[in-house]
Amino acid sequence: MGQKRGRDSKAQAAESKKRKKAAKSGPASNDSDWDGVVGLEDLNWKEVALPDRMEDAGGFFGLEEIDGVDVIRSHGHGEVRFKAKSGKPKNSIVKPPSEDDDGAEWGGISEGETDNTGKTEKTPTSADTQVKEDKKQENKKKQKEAMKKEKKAKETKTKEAEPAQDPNLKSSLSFATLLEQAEDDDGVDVSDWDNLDLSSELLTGLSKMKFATPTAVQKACIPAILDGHDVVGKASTGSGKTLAFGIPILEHYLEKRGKKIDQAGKSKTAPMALILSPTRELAVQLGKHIGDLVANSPDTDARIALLTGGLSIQKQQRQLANADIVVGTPGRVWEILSTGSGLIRKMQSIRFLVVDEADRLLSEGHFKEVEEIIGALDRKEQGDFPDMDEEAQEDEPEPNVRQTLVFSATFHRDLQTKLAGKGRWSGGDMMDNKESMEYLLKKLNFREEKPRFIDVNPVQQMAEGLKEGIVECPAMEKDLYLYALLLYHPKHRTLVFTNSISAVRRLAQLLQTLQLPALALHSSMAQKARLRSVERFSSPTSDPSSILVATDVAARGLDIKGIDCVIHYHAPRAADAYVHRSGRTARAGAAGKSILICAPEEVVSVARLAAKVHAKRSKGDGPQKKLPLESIEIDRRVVSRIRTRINLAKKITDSNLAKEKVSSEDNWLRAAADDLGVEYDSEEFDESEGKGRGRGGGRQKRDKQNSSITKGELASLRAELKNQLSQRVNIGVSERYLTAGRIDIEALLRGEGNNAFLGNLDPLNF
Ligand SMILES: Nc1ncnc2c1ncn2[C@@H]1O[C@H](COP(=O)(O)OP(=O)(O)OP(=O)(O)O)[C@@H](O)[C@H]1O
Repeated sequence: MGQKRGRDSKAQAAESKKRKKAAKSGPASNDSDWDGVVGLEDLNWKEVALPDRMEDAGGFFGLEEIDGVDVIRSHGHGEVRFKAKSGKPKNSIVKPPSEDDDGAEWGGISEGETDNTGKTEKTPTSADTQVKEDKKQENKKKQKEAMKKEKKAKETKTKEAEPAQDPNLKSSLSFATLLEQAEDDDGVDVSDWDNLDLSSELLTGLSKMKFATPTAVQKACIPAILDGHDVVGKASTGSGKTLAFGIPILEHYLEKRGKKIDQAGKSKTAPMALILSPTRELAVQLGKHIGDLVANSPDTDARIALLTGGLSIQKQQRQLANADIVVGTPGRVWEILSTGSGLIRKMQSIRFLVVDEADRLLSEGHFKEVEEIIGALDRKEQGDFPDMDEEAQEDEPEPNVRQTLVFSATFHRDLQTKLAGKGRWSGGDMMDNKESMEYLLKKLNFREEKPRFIDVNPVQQMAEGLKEGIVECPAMEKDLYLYALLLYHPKHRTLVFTNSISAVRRLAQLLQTLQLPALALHSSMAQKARLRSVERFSSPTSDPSSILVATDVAARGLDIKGIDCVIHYHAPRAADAYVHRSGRTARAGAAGKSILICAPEEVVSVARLAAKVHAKRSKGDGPQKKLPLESIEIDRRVVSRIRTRINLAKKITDSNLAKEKVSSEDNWLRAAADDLGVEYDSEEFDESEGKGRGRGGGRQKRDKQNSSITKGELASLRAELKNQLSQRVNIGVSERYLTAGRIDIEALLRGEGNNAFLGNLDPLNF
């Protein structure tokens, strides 16, 4: 996309110092009224501490406050600014200079750099090729230098940190290992990225992240995006789509950052990219993934604002004021844009609009807010833009510079057929049939008439390393089979999908009762608890047997390292859900398993679903592969031996859940009776309820029965279960087997094999 920056780090540092000085000397105004006056972002906000019981009160946590300020309104355009109260020095209310502030300083560019917006395209000449080659060499040199510098700094740090050595210690053991480790941290060879013509900064970042080779989708999409094209990218789950759009956005940031500083050293332009995601967790992850590359790339300080529901709006509004890249869910993004002042105008100048998990975002239910956002971005408005100074307004890009990038592993049937254009593609990846783009064109207002359609895996949607299996069982015994599967897979990080929130609640508790490390994730949980579940499940230090029981809120995009197994407790309702759920494992070239637990009445729909997902594969030219869903047989002895455990655990869980439910219903009725000023008698109420037996009467009765289990009964159930769990599941083991040496007791004591079982057990072979 344009020329690369010729940056001189010394000049940059001097420039940065100058700007810091200018920034410290206050706003660039001579008006004495404005002396000591600061903006919203300069204030030293403090987080409001909330009592624990309020920690999850949706939207409240993250509130911030500031003391000792007077509010100043400018007469011109109603702008609100702040000043320290009389008698207080200015520095009592402004942010203290911190490393972060340093990070907010812009790197600047050397003189003579051209502002190439990629508007003009020219045919490459041999001179161009030479220039490109030179640039590549230069980039490589810079990257090596940057890495050397960092290594040296690390070594000096290590030396400085070296404690006075104990003369009794052998020097050979001292710091050699540490230095070796530091060397390991220095990164990998990234020459495979050479053809993508990336900056030395990002190459260093990729090297440090140990991404030696671009993935197929990155190889195909990055050049097209850097060349200024709109791109519709389709590639299987876990194939690196985030950086396929993240890298070009950061390249653009690096190219433009020098233009974003005013005389006072403040950022004056608007964000350059808006990335929309269907779920909050995915938005957090996208921000983190791109943020990791920023953090690993020298001289790259792109600021990322995260706009998702459930967190403080005020804080997000302030983050947005300084952001280069905005990542968010459509609901919250629209809420902030539509209620803010001048924000829509500001966002209209974004250079990239990314619609991740596009088929989901463009489907009914989500599209309304996406449509509002796109409509607002494209709306022509007259009038002043209060958040920007005049110079910045002059800098506003011309209309239609926005590149639209649409990504997913699947596209809805309608969309897919349209995008597939019935196989009529010219040049392999260019959409030929204008009609086929109708749907997206209408909604997304692409910059180009023909966006590049890049389908990296036209035949196989599922990840290469994925193994798919199916377990058939009676509908009422799914708990039993799920537990058996988990016992067969000890030390496997497993994600269990269900179709309802109540099933998530029940299963997570059931598994916990069975002493398995299970966590829950669903959309009715408070945002903080949702993030906590994902964090706990994904933490490298968490139990390697961790289980996350979730609704489809976890189906899309979540990139959690080391998920070995995905279990569909309920069959997914649509083929795309199956692809995305299963895609949480076998990511980035790793292996993984996806297992459907299927009741007889679900078999037809599951078979249809599998046929859809694998349709192209079975039609392919290559040798016919056997049916992708392998049938898994579970040893009947295992099922019958664990039945007692499951029955006990179910009784305990049902009783706990019913107690919670009855007590919350009881509280509600008591409060309603209080409001009405009448006496509440639960028994009397139950009797009158019982008269009109309508729907749900049976369930209510069951809940009542379950909740009426006494504490003593519950304690004895728990004791019985504990006893059961303390023993291994005996599979065909008797005294005779033990003495005949059928069991390697020594091996069991060493913790080898599957500790859950005692006796000869055929492996699952899956
Ligand atoms: N070039 C690369 N080399 C090695 N690993 C990579 C590379 N690019 C990305 N990854 C890793 O691959 C994993 C999957 O990437 P990402 O989340 O972008 O996949 P995705 O295609 O968006 O998946 P999904 O469709 O499920 O959202 C991440 O852990 C990421 O760190």
